[in-house]
Amino acid sequence: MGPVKIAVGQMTAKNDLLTNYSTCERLCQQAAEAGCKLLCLPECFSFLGSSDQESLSIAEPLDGPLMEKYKQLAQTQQMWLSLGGFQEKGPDPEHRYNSHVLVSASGEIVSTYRKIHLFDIDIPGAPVLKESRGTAPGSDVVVADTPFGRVALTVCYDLRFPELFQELRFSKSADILLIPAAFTVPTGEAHWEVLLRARAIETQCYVIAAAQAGQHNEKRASYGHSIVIDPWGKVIGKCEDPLATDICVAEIDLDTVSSIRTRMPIATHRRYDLYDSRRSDGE
Ligand SMILES: O=C(O)CNC(=O)[C@H](CS)NC(=O)CCC(=O)C(=O)O
Repeated sequence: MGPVKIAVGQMTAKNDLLTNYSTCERLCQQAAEAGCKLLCLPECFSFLGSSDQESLSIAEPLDGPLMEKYKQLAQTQQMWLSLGGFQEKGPDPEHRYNSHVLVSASGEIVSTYRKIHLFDIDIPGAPVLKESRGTAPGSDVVVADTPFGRVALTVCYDLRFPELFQELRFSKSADILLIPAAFTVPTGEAHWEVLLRARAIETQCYVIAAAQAGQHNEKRASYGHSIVIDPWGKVIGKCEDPLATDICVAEIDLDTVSSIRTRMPIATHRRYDLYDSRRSDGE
């Protein structure tokens, strides 16, 4: 297959669907001009509300008009889109899903992952967030095959649960981990890059992490620092300005994945018998 160019996007989403769509459209044009096959957009790419009620009120089903616009964008630009966190209409009127949707270059939804770990925290210096108030958790672990490798779909706070990533690599044979986020500033400063590099190293996967950045409203700001990491843990792409609305382009190559895995075969050294009931049958 050889190397493939991908782009990671960074933006400051607001509570305005049209403005955010224009931003995503611009980032997608930039990615297309740079010759990229995939653009990864952060959690809340289409909307970041200033209240739960507001985010709930704009939730739509995946066959609704808003997702339709993004599918058309993918098709127009012939770009695979990782849409890192969409307010999908949920199981009851009080709850949405936080859904990571993968759209192919022909504008079809290939896979949907509904965030399984919800961010209910109270940390000094950060806003108190209780995601479960307005969001219902998903219950599936999701990978999808693409022309550039097998991708794993996750969202933001999932990053803190290494078991999920072990499952994605050793049971579901992922090559590329997509980890879109809207990290808070204090937790991002403390943990963002080190956790992302750890997930890349311990799974021997590429990590592509698109981030919300900067001030969204009076209550909420995000850490930014969108990043691409190779399966050796090396940072291979970062936006020049960690808070700007921009893309960063990087090359991913599945030969690098297999070469690292051959030289350090952790999949065969792993003691599935001692700490995991599941066995890998893929490798
Ligand atoms: O609420 C929304 O509108 C969309 N959802 C989010 O922004 C979510 C839940 S509040 N944010 C995170 O998971 C941040 C995790 C984080 O910062 C960490 O793990 O340190």
